[in-house]
Amino acid sequence: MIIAIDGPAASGKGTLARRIAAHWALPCLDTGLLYRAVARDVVAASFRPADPWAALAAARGLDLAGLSDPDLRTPAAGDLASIVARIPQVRAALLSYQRNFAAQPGGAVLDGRDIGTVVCPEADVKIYVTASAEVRADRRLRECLARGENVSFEHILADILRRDERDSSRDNAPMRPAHDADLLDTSDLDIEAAFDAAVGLIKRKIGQQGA
Ligand SMILES: Nc1ncnc2c1ncn2[C@@H]1O[C@H](COP(=O)(O)OP(=O)(O)OP(=O)(O)O)[C@@H](O)[C@H]1O
Ligand SMILES: Nc1ccn([C@@H]2O[C@H](COP(=O)(O)O)[C@@H](O)[C@H]2O)c(=O)n1
Repeated sequence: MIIAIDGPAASGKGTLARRIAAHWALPCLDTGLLYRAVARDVVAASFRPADPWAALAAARGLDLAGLSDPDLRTPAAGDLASIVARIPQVRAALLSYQRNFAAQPGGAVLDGRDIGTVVCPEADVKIYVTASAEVRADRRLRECLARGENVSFEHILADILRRDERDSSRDNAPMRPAHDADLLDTSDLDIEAAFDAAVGLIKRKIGQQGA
């Protein structure tokens, strides 16, 4: 079973993807980490993140062992990631890894922006997770403060809105729900309630396929 989870920044995709993967004992890939790591490597090599040649070289040479770097989780790393993610050659270079991950026997859960539309258009289940920008900023703020980062709500909200705009306006694989995705607005749902709602959607979808 392949489960595609997409949605805007800090909507809770990753949290849901990990919970769903654990529930169905499936491997899970946070595809945003790939773009974050490419951006980190471009900047570390002293190039601009928008430099297509440097970004393509970084994508081709990506060390997948380096994805657990906690620095990749910061808002600054997400902002840089959304710049390299606009480069079509970078997206193409990361595609086969994501598709191979999804093609594992038994399936997988992947979360990102274009999983249901481009990476796994044949996914068995597609969920597009949303929440209002203010709710997302509040969640991200709490997460950053817990990590000891010195950030403001206004700064995080601006970062989220900028990233949403970049991700949804790019020509190549823009962020948007697949035509056959189920929408899940978690603005008024805590993590547990969002998980329960997602499990309900998945069971309904699997039931429909089996019928
Ligand atoms: N339904 C929810 N209610 C409250 N907090 C939530 C909920 N879902 C996720 N969170 C919290 O919100 C923050 C963002 O969640 P998460 O990292 O899963 O989002 P994301 O969409 O994967 O983010 P990004 O796109 O930036 O990687 C985390 O601190 C997470 O614990
Ligand atoms: N499938 C994807 C996943 C991510 N991106 C880009 O990476 C940025 C960081 O992603 P997070 O999920 O970790 O927030 C994101 O803003 C996108 O620009 C992508 O394009 N496609």
